[in-house]
Amino acid sequence: MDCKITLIPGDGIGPEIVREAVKVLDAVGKKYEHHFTYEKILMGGCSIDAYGVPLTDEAIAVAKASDAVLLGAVGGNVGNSKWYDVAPNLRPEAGLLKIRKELELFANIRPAYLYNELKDACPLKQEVIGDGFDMVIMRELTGGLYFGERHTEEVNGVITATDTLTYNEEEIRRIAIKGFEIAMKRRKKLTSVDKANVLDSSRLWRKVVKEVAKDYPEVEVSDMLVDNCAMQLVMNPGQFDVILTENMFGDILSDEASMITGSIGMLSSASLGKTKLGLYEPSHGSAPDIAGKDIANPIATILSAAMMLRYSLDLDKEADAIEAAVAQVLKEGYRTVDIMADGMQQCSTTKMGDLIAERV
Ligand SMILES: NC(=O)C1=CN([C@@H]2O[C@H](COP(=O)(O)OP(=O)(O)OC[C@H]3O[C@@H](n4cnc5c(N)ncnc54)[C@H](O)[C@@H]3O)[C@@H](O)[C@H]2O)C=CC1
Ligand SMILES: CC(C)CC(=O)C(=O)O
Ligand SMILES: [Mg+2]
Repeated sequence: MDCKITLIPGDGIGPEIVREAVKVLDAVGKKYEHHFTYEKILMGGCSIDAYGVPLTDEAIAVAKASDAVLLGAVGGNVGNSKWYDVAPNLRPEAGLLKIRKELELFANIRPAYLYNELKDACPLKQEVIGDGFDMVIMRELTGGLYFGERHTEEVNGVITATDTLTYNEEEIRRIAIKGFEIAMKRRKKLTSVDKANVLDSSRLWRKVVKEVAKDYPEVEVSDMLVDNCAMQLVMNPGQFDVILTENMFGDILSDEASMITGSIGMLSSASLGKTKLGLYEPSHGSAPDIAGKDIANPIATILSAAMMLRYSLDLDKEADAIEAAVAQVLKEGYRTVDIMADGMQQCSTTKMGDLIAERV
């Protein structure tokens, strides 16, 4: 099969982790006789440096013309980088928000799974983890605070900054349907997370989720307030199967859930819309603090590439091969520094990619 993949290495550790994912994809291509062709585009700080904007129209056109998009991460040191002293739509992350919106990728699937071999890397006690941790966060991705109107103004010497959080019922309905569909393929349990004790948008969220739930009577549904959910995730993570939530809550809760899997370097993601064209990226950012050191964990990006094979390219057994290779390498005791434990063999970003590609 011929597949056209757009690569967005981005900033910071992005180029290092995408390079390793491509290594693994090439191993899959060789084994199963697929021809993956790659076209790189710039997005984020690197695009600002080259073109003055975080994402050009030409780059979006390349992504739209491909079968799938694989992203590393964008952004720099937010407190200390020339990229941030400009209008919001010219900052690196604006490129990411723009491509999500342009491709209408409203559903962000973030599977949080603790490998048996990584129980040592999980900061929670064994009795809290119990039989393990295996859940999915279904995060709305093109609405809410990150896409609302925003401005900063100064009146009588006082600066006021405003962000707005808006959802309409159609936006909620389509992500709720995705959440229930995925719950049906799993343990049929869905927790809808909101802040309905305060926010109007959350009250609408609850109402629409209740309506959608009627079409999925087999799914056990409950509502939970987001602050409680943040606490429940570390107190009793095993209670969750699918968390369905809005954009910012999902962003924050997924970083929290990542630590239960051992490291944010383990959490993959798929961003999907109405068509097959999806965007696949690790849940973490560009990690400027470790960029260029060859120590970043590439597994989240490699597992995102597996999701790309499964969801955009319908290559299920090839995706299984990547996931099995990751499990095998962890079983053999290889670890990047973020998941390192006593008695294990520490390896670099490059070495981890080599090992996973070899096992494929
Ligand atoms: N999807 C994207 O492109 C995202 C971009 N960002 C951007 O990334 C930049 C850095 O943001 P931070 O808040 O520092 O979040 P971050 O996720 O980049 O890093 C947080 C911490 O996790 C570590 N970390 C992240 N990925 C890792 C990996 N693969 N292996 C080992 N350790 C890893 C980092 O070293 C850091 O200590 C910012 O400019 C932010 O806006 C943040 C999140 C997502
Ligand atoms: C630009 C941000 C919303 C990126 C991020 O933190 C994420 O998608 O997880
Ligand atoms: Mg995030």
